[in-house]
Parts: sequence; structure tokens; C-alpha cells
Amino acid sequence: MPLIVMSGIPGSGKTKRAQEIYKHFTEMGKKVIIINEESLLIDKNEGYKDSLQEKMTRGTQKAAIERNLSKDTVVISDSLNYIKGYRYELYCIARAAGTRLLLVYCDTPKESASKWNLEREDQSPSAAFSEKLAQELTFRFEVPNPKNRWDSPLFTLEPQHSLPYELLYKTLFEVQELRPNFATQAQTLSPANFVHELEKITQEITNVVSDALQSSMVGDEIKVPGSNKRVIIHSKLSLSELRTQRRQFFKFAQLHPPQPNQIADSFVDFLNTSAS
Ligand SMILES: Nc1ncnc2c1ncn2[C@@H]1O[C@H](COP(=O)(O)OP(=O)(O)OP(=O)(O)O)[C@@H](O)[C@H]1O
Repeated sequence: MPLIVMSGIPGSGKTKRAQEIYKHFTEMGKKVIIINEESLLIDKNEGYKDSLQEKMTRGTQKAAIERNLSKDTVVISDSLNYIKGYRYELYCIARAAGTRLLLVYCDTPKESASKWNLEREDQSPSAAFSEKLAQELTFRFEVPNPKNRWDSPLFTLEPQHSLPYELLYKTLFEVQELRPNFATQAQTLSPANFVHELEKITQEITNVVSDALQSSMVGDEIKVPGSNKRVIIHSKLSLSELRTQRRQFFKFAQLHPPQPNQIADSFVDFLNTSAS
């Protein structure tokens, strides 16, 4: 069953919308689960206070999403989901689970969201982001773009809009599910040949990306050999980072070997998820 990814700046009304969606589909007899900081007992001001904590928060959320995505459960990721690379990871999780994904973007003006964040009904310290942290997260927010396949289909909701339940239903339940991107037939290689392939393919991709880095901007998508996926240039990607990523992927792929015809795709996914 599908994954609904909420996205929006702090206080933009994501939880309120998520609860409305929850109520609507539960009343239709669907099993729905909301995953957010509250359900995972994460204090928002602790969980986003620096990049390390934030990485752990996202890791916890991702694991909970993966655990709960199943044939009969609609999972709602009710969180900021504000980093493009992280939304891409969620897309990969949905794809691997053979399930559909859609995005609900709460496009609330900054002034209203900031006011709603501070004037919550729930005044407990963990319920709201501090004003400073809310401003920082709002500043860093990467607005979903429906041209990216991981941000699509995208439902953008301004505060005055009502939820398009019928369209959500059709998108979630009546269109074909995403197919896992695995080879239909398993291929085998001897360990030595596997390492050779790994070496060759990752080197080719690294060469193309390092050439492209000279003239690319953050957000550009680079076409690489052997994969239909594209490497997204993110702010942390430099030549040395690229080499580090390749080394790490090398170790990772030997522990969790992809199918030989999936090496290029896996490496692209690996590079793209290293942004977050
Ligand atoms: N359309 C709206 N009009 C007025 N108040 C709203 C609206 N939507 C949400 N609120 C109020 O704003 C506050 C924040 O809403 P909510 O928790 O849904 O936002 P959020 O985006 O999930 O926040 P966070 O980013 O902290 O998780 C709540 O008190 C909620 O009742």
C-alpha cells in the first residue's frame, strides 16, 4: 500500500492535514499509520538541533517507514521531509517495496506557519520548534518540484484549499503500483569478476561525475553510463567526497552485493543518498 510523504516548513499544518487524511481513509476501512516525531518520541528541538541529530532523526523515521510499509497499510510520513536527497531515498524505499508514493506539500506562507508554530494548541516544549530553529529549517527548505520523479505526483495545498480526497484515492489505489526495479532474472558472477565489474562500473561513473562537477550547479542531474538514474549534484559533493563515496560503496557492495546489472543503479542511489 502506498506511502504518503507530507512536506512543508515548520508549523505549515502537515500534522493537521495528515490527521484529516488518516481519518478519511480509516473511515473507508483502510489501515493507515502516521509516522512523525511525536509517534517516534523525538523531541523536535533536540532531533533537529544539528546535522548529526538530524541525520539520526531521519534514519529513525526511514526505518519506521520501511518497517511499516506493507501490502495492507497506508503509511503517512508526517515530517518536514525538506531535503531533496531524503525525499529521493523515500522514493527508493517505496519503489523497492513495489508501492506507490505521493507528496502532499503544505504551501503555507512563512508568516502564517511561523505564527501557527508558536501559537499551538499543544504548548508542551517538544510540540513546537523554537523560533530560531523554525527559521533555520524554513531557510534550508527545498521546495518539492513535480519535475523530479521522487516529488511526483505532487499535491500542493495552500491553507484555503481543501484536501482533494477523490484524487488522492485514485492516485493511491487505482493507478498501477511502482514496480521494484530488480532484474527479472538473477545473474551470477564469480567473486573476482564481480569485483572487476564493480571496479569498472564505479570508475566510469566517477569519471563522468567528476568531469561534470566542473561545470555543474547544485541540483543538476548527471546522466551516467549503465543507468537510467541520474546523479544529483548536491552541495557536499566534491572530487574528494566522490572518491570517498566510491570507496565506501565498494565496501558496501561487497557486503550487500547488488545484481551485476544493478551495480550502476545502486552506485547512483548511493551517491544520491549521501546528500542527507
Ligand atoms: N489551516 C490552519 N488554520 C489555522 N491553524 C492551523 C491550520 N493548520 C494547522 N493549524 C495549527 O497550526 C499549528 C501547527 O499545525 P501542525 O502541527 O499541523 O503543523 P506541522 O506542519 O505539522 O508542524 P511541525 O512542522 O512542527 O511538525 C497547530 O496548532 C494547528 O492546529
